[in-house]
Amino acid sequence: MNTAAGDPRPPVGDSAPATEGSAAEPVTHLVVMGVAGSGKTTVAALLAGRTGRRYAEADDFHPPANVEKMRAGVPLDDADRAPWLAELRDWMSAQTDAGRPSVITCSALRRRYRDVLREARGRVRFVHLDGSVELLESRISARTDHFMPATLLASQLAALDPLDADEDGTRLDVAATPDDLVDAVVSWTSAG
Ligand SMILES: Nc1ncnc2c1ncn2[C@@H]1O[C@H](COP(=O)(O)OP(=O)(O)OP(=O)(O)O)[C@@H](O)[C@H]1O
Ligand SMILES: O=C(O)[C@H](O)[C@@H](O)[C@H](O)[C@H](O)CO
Repeated sequence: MNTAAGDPRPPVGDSAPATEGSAAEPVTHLVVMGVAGSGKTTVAALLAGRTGRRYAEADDFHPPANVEKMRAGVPLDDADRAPWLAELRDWMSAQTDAGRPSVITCSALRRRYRDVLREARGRVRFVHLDGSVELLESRISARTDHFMPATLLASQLAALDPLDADEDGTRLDVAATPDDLVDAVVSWTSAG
């Protein structure tokens, strides 16, 4: 990936200790997924702080054209998302190679997008932050510091494929507090 100066994306490899990676315990990557405004950044950042996992924000991996498209109120399509998903997958693979578990935010709306992320080396697990349309609308509308307009929520919900039973993931209701959501993720991961 490109790590040119000014690139906000975290570099591969830092001083955090490698804690996973044996054959018995593969390096795990938690993908905090869901539609815009579901709380991915809030929960993932808190989780990274609590667990020491490397953290990446998928919005930082979007090419500028994608961000401009969303800012203009136009939903991304599969072609827009393909290189972005591949970069996220490759970032997780590189973390695995460095022995570093991670947590990333990524809308990962469609099953086929998650299939790309699952191609990463290591174990990729999904935490779907879900909630009522009313709650999501109120949270996304209250936000003033983000490029994503509230009008795109409907397209995000239309694109969303909930986790299938065969996927390694869990669904959490975002009516809970961020702390309680992080507790729930930690319990879920501890249970294997
Ligand atoms: N569990 C929660 N309880 C109350 N407010 C929350 C909770 N989670 C997030 N929020 C608030 O909701 C708004 C949306 O959260 P956040 O930006 O983390 O969502 P997101 O899924 O990362 O959005 P996007 O995909 O658009 O970047 C923020 O203002 C955040 O402070
Ligand atoms: O797949 C997508 O359409 C995008 O990832 C969006 O979900 C936004 O980047 C994100 O939600 C930030 O608002």
